[in-house]
Amino acid sequence: MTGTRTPAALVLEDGRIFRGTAYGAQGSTLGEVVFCTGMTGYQETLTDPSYRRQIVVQTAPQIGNTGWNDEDDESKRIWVAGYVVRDPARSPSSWRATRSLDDELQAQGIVGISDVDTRTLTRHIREHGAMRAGVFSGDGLAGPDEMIEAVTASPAMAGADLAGEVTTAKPYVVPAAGQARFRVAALDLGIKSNTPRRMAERGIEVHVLPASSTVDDLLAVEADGVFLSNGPGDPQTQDHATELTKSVLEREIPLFGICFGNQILGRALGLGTYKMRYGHRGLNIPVIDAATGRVAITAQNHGFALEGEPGQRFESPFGAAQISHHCPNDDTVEGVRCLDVPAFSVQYHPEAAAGPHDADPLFDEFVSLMEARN
Ligand SMILES: NC(=O)CC[C@H](N)C(=O)O
Repeated sequence: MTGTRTPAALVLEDGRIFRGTAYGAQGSTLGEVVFCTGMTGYQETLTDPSYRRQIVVQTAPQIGNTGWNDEDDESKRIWVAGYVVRDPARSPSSWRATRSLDDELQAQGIVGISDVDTRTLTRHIREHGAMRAGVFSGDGLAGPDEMIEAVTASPAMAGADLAGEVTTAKPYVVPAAGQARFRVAALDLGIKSNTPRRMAERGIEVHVLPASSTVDDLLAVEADGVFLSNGPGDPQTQDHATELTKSVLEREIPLFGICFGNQILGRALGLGTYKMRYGHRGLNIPVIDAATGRVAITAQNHGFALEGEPGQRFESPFGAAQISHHCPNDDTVEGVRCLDVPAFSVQYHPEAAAGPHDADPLFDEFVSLMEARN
């Protein structure tokens, strides 16, 4: 990067403005500003469909050091609405890199900003909460009042129904590695590609279905188990997925959900959801398993959570259930388990792309539920 520096601004809905340099594409973009504390895995973060309509701030000061490669995408495109970094790599280096992060952001039209004091910004979000924001550069840059007006006119994340914008248009199958032992119907609300891969390597043939699939579509797969994926937006908008989940629970088909899937299983069991102040987004978030007391370090990306107390048992329309996992940092619900039907879910990401592999055995637990039923 040489020569002229193009000014850019990150504008928050509360009127705070951070000035910096245009990074990636130039123009303007709107979304909810959230911070991600992962020190690695920016390519997986950018291509995670759960970040739809969010402007992601990376707290790691240097971003882009390993460029962009052809292997680490978690979906077919970058989904973040905007990107905020402090110090972008000027000379990326990796044997796998085929281009720079800056080039890829430009190619995909993602408006970003660099040279922002991301520590101050993150503290601001931590205190005042994730909020609506905009990134403006080039022709998009305007006077403060005009930019703030654009931000405050944009839709909030609470009430946002976004799964339909990221789901697959058509069903597809990810074949099992080797002999197929089980068939799973995976409801795609914004699935990451490593998730079917983790199942496939355990002998599961994964039938990925669009978010709008009906109960009949789901049952037509004749699956041994049902999987509910992660996804963007407010879980309160997911009435359809919640009803589908109820029909799976009624039939006692083994069910496993992650992240958005955890919120949907929770709703099907009668739990409420709420918007967290700033959420959990990172790769080292601790979770306690109520049954064993063991801590797992997990990858997470959520801004909503289920209501409930650590370890709490409750009655649901499908029998007894329990808050199976929680986060010791703030007691947020991190998992639910049905005690009378074969269903469980977690708020974090066992597929760990990127992230630690502590939660990987949850896929084996899903296999055990399917084995027990066969
Ligand atoms: N990664 C996810 O599935 C996120 C779920 C939901 N959109 C939330 O922000 O809480």
